[in-house]
Amino acid sequence: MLKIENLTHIYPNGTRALDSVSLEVPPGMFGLLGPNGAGKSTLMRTIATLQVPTSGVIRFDEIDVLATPDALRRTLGYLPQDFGVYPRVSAFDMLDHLAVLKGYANRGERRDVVGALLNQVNLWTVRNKAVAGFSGGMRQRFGIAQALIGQPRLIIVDEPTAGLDPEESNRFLNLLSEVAENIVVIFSTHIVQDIADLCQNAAIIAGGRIISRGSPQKLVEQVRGRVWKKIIAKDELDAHRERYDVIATRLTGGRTVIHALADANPGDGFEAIEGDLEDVYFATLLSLRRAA
Ligand SMILES: Nc1ncnc2c1ncn2[C@@H]1O[C@H](COP(=O)(O)OP(=O)(O)OP(=O)(O)O)[C@@H](O)[C@H]1O
Repeated sequence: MLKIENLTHIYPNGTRALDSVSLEVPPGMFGLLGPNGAGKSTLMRTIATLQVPTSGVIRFDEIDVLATPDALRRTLGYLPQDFGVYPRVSAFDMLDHLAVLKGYANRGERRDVVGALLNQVNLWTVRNKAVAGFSGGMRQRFGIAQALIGQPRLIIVDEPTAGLDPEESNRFLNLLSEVAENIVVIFSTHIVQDIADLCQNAAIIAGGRIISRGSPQKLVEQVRGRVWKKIIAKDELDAHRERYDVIATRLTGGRTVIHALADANPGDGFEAIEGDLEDVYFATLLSLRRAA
């Protein structure tokens, strides 16, 4: 279990990227959902001991993360938002090298570990190809392989599906959920569906604060009985935005479907629908904008 208490981070220019964040993350897939600039990367880099927060406490099982960052690093797998340089080295050699850095000194043992990882992420057949030539999806799967070296109990993955097509994205997330069986996996995204499909737990973060948390099912309860749907013509959209709290607009088959948030049926052709996680997310962002 990862436990974060009152974590605050203020950058030297005065930006309060994290504002008293408290969070408990049990084993399984945990999704961190938030718009650009919400503080997701700052939170993940801080948990991964890559930056020191202004104040707060982070514990992972028995480890006091801020007091003993090396202890956490020994059990951490991290895939940053931008993995950076992809050398013209084969996937096998690159993983082998990273395994040396993680303390696998025995060559035979390393060969077994690297081979097993390449199989697990489905890159065994391309093991002798340069990582530099991999597609986006292959790079991300390679990224997971490197994060899994040394059997970490905590894996942090920052916006892993950005730039992947839907099929690659699915494949990647399924792989991630397989490895999340008994360990804590935190991943950030602004794609709501990724969280609805795969996460046991999630938190919505905005402006450096945790706005809501819970299982996707529990989060959806927040909008139960308050989401209303209407099909309108495209040129009616602005007028509806003015009159109602429109939280979603979707174009399906040339028609515009809008979702509005209201405590009671607004009439005017709206009908009740079951809200989903996307409705919760946009309703949350709307109420924040209103409060600002
Ligand atoms: N090194 C830095 N110095 C100053 N401000 C920073 C720095 N890094 C991030 N910020 C600011 O802190 C806030 C949170 O940024 P962060 O990158 O953590 O958000 P994010 O949710 O990961 O966003 P994105 O989805 O765009 O990656 C933003 O206002 C950002 O501009």
